[in-house]
Amino acid sequence: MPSGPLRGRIRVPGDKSISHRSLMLGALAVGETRVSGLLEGEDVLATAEAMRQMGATITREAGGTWSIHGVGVGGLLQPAAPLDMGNSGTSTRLLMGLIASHGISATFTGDASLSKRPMGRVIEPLSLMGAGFDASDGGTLPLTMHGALPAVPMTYRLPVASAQVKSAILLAGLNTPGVTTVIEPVPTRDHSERMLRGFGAELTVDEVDGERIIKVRGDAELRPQTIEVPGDPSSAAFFIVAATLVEGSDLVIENVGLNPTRAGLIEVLRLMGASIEELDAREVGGEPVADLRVRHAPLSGIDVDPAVAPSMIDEFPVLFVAAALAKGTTRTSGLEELRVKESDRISAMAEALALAGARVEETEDGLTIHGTGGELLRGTQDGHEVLTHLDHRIAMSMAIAGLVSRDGVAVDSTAPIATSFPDFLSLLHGASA
Ligand SMILES: O=C(O)C1=C[C@@H](OP(=O)(O)O)[C@@H](O)[C@H](O)C1
Ligand SMILES: C=C(OP(=O)(O)O)C(=O)O
Repeated sequence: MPSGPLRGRIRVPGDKSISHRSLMLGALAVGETRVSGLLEGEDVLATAEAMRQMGATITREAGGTWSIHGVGVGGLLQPAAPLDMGNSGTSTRLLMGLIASHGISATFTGDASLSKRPMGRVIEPLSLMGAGFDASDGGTLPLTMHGALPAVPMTYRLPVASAQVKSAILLAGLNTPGVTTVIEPVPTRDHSERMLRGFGAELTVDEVDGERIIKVRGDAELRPQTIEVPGDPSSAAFFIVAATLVEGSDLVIENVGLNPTRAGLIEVLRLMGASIEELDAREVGGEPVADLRVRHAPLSGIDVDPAVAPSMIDEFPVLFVAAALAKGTTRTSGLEELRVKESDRISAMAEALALAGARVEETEDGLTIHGTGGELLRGTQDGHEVLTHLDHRIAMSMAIAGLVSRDGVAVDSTAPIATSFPDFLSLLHGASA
């Protein structure tokens, strides 16, 4: 069913990447770290539980603030049971980094989606630092790893643009003697670097010939912090696109994190004609933040520069929905990484949008979408449901497509949404009521 306009003011939950990292670094600091605005989604709760299994004391207070008493760098304890990472790639890969330089072993398990995702990208560098892995040849979960004490510092050039791989190595470097160096040819989200510095780690970032060279000194001592987690731009993305597409919308999304390594979607939507205003720009928890005022605007298709991909890597599914309503053709490329997320997001979105009546062509590394020029999509037909493949972003993106379709969009399950945005559906209904 076509939706009414989105109006009023909303607040999206805390940033998932920053939430994971605040729990991990809090668990490594000596003393009490306090975190407000933590995302209480399943992925982040999996990180909290794993850090408890390794010795940290983590509690949620009545007002919603989280308190973490850490064990100190080098102080992680051997978990007595496997670490269940659920659906969360970030939890898995960053925790592998932490364990790599502790003298403990751990088994990682996950759901059917996570158990298909490539872990070789962290196994390889962490093995160079001395960690051992009992894993299948394909390098997927379940797997058991054995940390090295002491681990060996190294210089590693990232072969894939991945903040998770970068962060895993930097976290391993915290308890490694000497200096661990990561060379990042293409910049990815830099929350780890910002937060490691905030906790007092010795970390430097230099730009040389367009590459980022990040060095962290080991045997670090982290000081506990008070952290305010800004709103997640990847969650705000669904509302930015919804308000842009639905006629008559005028929505303010408060407190959205606008770290430049995350803000690519806003840039791309503006190039397509979107009206997105940044109000009250400020800093929260060491990250740039603003309230976003989004008004309906007609969009035009564009060729999306692949260089922008890392700064909006999780936003492509919902950008594809925006493109399906734009005037003309939108072409995306350079998106191979989308094939190894919670689902293969290129083929999942090609299928989902086609099922809802959009004109989409799948290429090896992207989608080409011929938009309706503002006409509503048909929606899914009786007896047909979008397959979300245990992927929260497919479910939420197609819910937005449903708002701009004649017949609505049916999805097979909304359960995956709880991994990153438990209140998504009620917030959406509230804003478009
Ligand atoms: O470091 C992080 O917190 C994340 C990095 C990205 O993954 P990759 O590093 O695999 O690109 C992103 O897709 C994920 O949602 C969160
Ligand atoms: C890719 C994502 O998360 P993760 O890798 O942590 O599962 C995501 O949230 O879109």
